Amino acid sequence: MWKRSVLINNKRSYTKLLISQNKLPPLLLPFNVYWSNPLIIPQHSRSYSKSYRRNKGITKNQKNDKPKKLTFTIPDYISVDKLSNLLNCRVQTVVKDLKNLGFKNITTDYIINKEYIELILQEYNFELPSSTSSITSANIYNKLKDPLNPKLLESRPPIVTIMGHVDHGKTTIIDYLQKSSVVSQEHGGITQHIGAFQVITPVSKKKITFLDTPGHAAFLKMRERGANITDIIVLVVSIEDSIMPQTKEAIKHIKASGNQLIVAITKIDKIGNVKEREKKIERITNDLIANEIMVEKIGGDVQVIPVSAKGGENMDLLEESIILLSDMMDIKTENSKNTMSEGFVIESEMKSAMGNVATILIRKGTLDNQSILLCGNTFCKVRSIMEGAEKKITKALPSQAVVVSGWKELPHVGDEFIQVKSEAIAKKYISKREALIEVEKNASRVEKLNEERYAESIRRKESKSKDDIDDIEDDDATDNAITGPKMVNFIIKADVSGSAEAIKESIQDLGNDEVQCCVISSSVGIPAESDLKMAEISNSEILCFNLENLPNDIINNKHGVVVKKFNVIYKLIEIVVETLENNMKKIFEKNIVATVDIKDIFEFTMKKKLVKIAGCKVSNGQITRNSKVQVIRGENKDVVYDGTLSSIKHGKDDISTASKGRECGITFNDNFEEFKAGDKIQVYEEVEVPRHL
Ligand SMILES: Nc1nc2c(ncn2[C@@H]2O[C@H](COP(=O)(O)OP(=O)(O)OP(=O)(O)O)[C@@H](O)[C@H]2O)c(=O)[nH]1
Repeated sequence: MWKRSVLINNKRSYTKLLISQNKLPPLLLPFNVYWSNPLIIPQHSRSYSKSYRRNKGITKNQKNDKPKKLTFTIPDYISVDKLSNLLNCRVQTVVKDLKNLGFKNITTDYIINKEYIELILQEYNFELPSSTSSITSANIYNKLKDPLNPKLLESRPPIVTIMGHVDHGKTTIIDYLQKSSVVSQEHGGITQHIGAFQVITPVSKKKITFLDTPGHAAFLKMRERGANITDIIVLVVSIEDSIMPQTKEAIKHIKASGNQLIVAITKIDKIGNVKEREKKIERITNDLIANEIMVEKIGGDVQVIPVSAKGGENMDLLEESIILLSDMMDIKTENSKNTMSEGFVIESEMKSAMGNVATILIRKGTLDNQSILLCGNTFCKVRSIMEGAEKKITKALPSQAVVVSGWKELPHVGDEFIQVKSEAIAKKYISKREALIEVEKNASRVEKLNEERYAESIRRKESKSKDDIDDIEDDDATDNAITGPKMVNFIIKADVSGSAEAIKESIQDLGNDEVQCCVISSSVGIPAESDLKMAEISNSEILCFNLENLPNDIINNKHGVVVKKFNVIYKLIEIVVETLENNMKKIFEKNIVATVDIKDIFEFTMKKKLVKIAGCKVSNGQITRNSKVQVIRGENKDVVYDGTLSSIKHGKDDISTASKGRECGITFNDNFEEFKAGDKIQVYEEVEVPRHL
């Protein structure tokens, strides 16, 4: 939508300056960038808009410096057409202004999202309410989080993820750590697999939380979402293989995450010869340097520790290195009596005895039974907290991974949870988030719709030029896009997907050069609020097929959307065809209802002005004062006037009608006086001609 090239072509010095300085405002990024990274939209757009306007010298409403009050609620989406109504402006003016702002591919039915509506309203000098559009489904819960209180910070154990190439020995390291842990020795066995486990180091007796292999998956998922679950990464490299493709992949993630790193060179017991072993370690270290890992050898801070997870050689050193590094990192979190806990979901599953359970990793605060946790579109009233699969505990501390039951629905792996004060707050925020998700879903549908409409307009433009129609004068596709067949939009809702698909297939190609059927979406189920909103912004009718008991508030919805019900597919097609035909340009035929002969011309002076009157005789039918007429001349039946009558007179009197055989004097509107004796007046009615596809 926003194209750098367009702005450059328009020779806007400000934008060019930004481009040259690589400071193009986020506002001028492609639309999809905002949705993939919604956090960057709002803070920037308004201030950029202001500076953009300043630099651009937009003059709109300059005389009136005081911003205008908004008299309407800013919708989530609006078409350019409807926006122009709200702005009380000609649609073409709005289209032009949007183009000047850098929008491309604008049509009158182009749909603009709330963020851009706000921007445009600013351009039109409207006072905007305090923005809510910076809130997205991804960040809506942030405002429930309390900021960290530095006075309440205390150390927490480091959270460590182990990464590396397949078969390089990750699991063996984890197994060793679990077996050697003071905790597992105390409880006589390995802590059962829950995606994360905590060890107490044999030497310093400090805690480390390790994310197990699924933790690796969770790590990547969370990285995708910009969250950082881990403090330290241990990169495992086999002494036999050195750096392999997955090691490189892991290095890429490590660099992107900014996490601290320790490299463990494993399987050293496999190289018995000490010299050869040292040579191999040297080679791996050089390979790490070649991959831009700042190892201690070259003055960096990444420790490289050769270990044998099988024999246990140097494993204590690895653990103590992690402790040393975490001490240096001074890993702290808030954990007071009143701290609300926060963290991430590592795993979730449905267990027959316990219902929905999730393994969560606590990053902040202490988790208690009965706490309310909000996570994604679900929440949990903590029923039980388990350390591993068997040990019930009543509290879980920061950096601890525990299994929690009591979830209404399964939370998603990688989602962040936060503790809230009550179920009511959780429910309230979930419904707010769900509404935002709907808006965001619509955003991608809107984007698709805009793209489709533009593509369609281009296609039509091309076919027009093929037909050598050269009346397209504007070189900008934007303006051409306003012409072309009228798109008549439908949203299909059916009982089953087979029907929805069949209906779509049957109607989507209906149309001709003038009107075209456009299926915005087809899906199963009773129309939801989002369907109604989508129908409203896209001017669609909703076609319901085989949907019984449609609620009244859907049929008579507040959006004014037409919702039609069908049980027979051919009836539905018939109605779609009828709707398309009703949207075709109206054509009228002239039906002659009377003929009048002009016999003579009379001239009178009225109010010092010479007036010509046609002296006529009605040869058939009846002429009335409101009649539409054509004045016909000669053998060729040339139409010398097409319009309406100004007066019919009989003698000096005005009369309203004159029937067959009657003589009368006639004057015409539009100051038409070029009639001659011998001309014929044809009185006609306009009859609408039925249009068909
Ligand atoms: N001799 C020796 N063998 C090891 C050592 N570490 C791992 N192995 C062996 O190497 C093989 C692969 O080890 P895993 O721990 O399964 O490797 P992994 O990286 O977890 O493998 P994936 O989970 O498939 O990615 C197994 O046969 C291990 O017994 C070690 O320190 N010494």
